[in-house]
Amino acid sequence: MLLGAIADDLTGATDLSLILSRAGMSVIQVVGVPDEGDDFGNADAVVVALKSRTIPAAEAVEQSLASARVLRARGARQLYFKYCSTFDSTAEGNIGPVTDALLDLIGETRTVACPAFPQNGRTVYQGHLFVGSQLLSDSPMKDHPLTPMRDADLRRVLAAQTARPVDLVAHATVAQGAEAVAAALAGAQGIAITDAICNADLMTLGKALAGYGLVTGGSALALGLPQNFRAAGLLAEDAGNADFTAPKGPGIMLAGSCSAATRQQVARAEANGIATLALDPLAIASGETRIEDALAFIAAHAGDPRPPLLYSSADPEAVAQAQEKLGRAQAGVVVEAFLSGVARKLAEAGTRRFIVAGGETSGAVVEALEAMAVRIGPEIDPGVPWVVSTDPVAPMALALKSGNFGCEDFFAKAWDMLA
Ligand SMILES: Nc1ncnc2c1ncn2[C@@H]1O[C@H](COP(=O)(O)OP(=O)(O)OP(=O)(O)O)[C@@H](O)[C@H]1O
Ligand SMILES: O=C(O)[C@@H](O)C(=O)CO
Repeated sequence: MLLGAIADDLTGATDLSLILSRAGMSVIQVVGVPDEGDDFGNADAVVVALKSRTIPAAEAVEQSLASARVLRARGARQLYFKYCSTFDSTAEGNIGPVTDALLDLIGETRTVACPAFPQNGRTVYQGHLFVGSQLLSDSPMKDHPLTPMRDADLRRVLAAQTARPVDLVAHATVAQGAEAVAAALAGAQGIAITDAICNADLMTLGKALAGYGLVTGGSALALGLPQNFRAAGLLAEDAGNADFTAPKGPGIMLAGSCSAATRQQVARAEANGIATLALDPLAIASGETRIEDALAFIAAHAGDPRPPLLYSSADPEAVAQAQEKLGRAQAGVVVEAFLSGVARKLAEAGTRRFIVAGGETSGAVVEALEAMAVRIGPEIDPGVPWVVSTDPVAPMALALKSGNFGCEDFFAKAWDMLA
């Protein structure tokens, strides 16, 4: 193993796995803290998918450290802590504490933090995170159900989460190339936010980070890392990934993401003739809408050319209403339990193809499906691959979409790729 990665949610993990796989590393993704004896199948990179973005910081630290210990014991030369390209954190924040703990574990004092993912519109300039042309704090991320992001100044956001100094390597330095970045990093203190506005910047940063025991960021910071292993003679030109064959069987689409992108994609799915069922957290909580009702709806659409889409995706006002009545965390739990309950029942009855929107939602669904390890398949849209679970008896094809990712036609496009 060359690279050992820990992702704080499941869609983030598949996003990172896709980037590594496209850069020619063989990748296996495991769900939850791995055991030392787990079979990683000689993968160049192992990506551990946790569900640690919004849990208490102490638990996020414990799970990340336990994962890192296994990855290091199995030979990982570099650790990667993957969080969201929109730097999603609760008010308490887990990015700082996990980064601190991983640095302590490996006995290093410096690393970088770079959530930039230019291909999906996330750029960092002067330490400020942009989503498209908007500052993070002006973007729809300000209304996220679990991690509303109201400050775009990453130095300030991170400084509130770590006792280490937070520094900046600004774009003027990044533009000068890897040597200039390496020199700036050597002089920087603690955790350095690194500017990046295009993939070339990320390649520069990747090169400068060759000797670092820990790298932290979104997925795109990984673009430049495989080349370091190649330059050191540790990685073949294209280690390649096994061919992807989607298991046969019925499918389902489930959306718990309330992002602006997902809501548009749901509307487009409806317009594309996909049968949709809207779910209201309050109706679920009161028992008015039951899992059996959803299963009956799905059964009634068994003959449709594309499978139905169940969604709880709602606009910020509706989310606020549900949260007011149920509590922020509980509203999420209610929806996640419902969608994962539906998924479990469907899998028991033979459904083998799942398209899921939302990181927390995907985490809950995949846990219910007990898909403990996946291999990376073809890209649907930037950051979103099809993956197939490694279960030899009942493998499942999964498309796990980060809330903000995917083209407007995502649901139809993902399904049609399997046709
Ligand atoms: N109508 C709703 N009201 C309140 N909460 C909701 C509603 N629908 C979904 N949720 C909850 O909102 C959260 C959405 O988070 P999730 O990570 O699934 O999506 P996302 O944040 O858009 O995706 P990503 O993390 O990949 O960017 C989940 O916990 C989900 O259960
Ligand atoms: O980095 C991103 O935006 C995604 O991989 C993600 O983590 C969404 O939850």
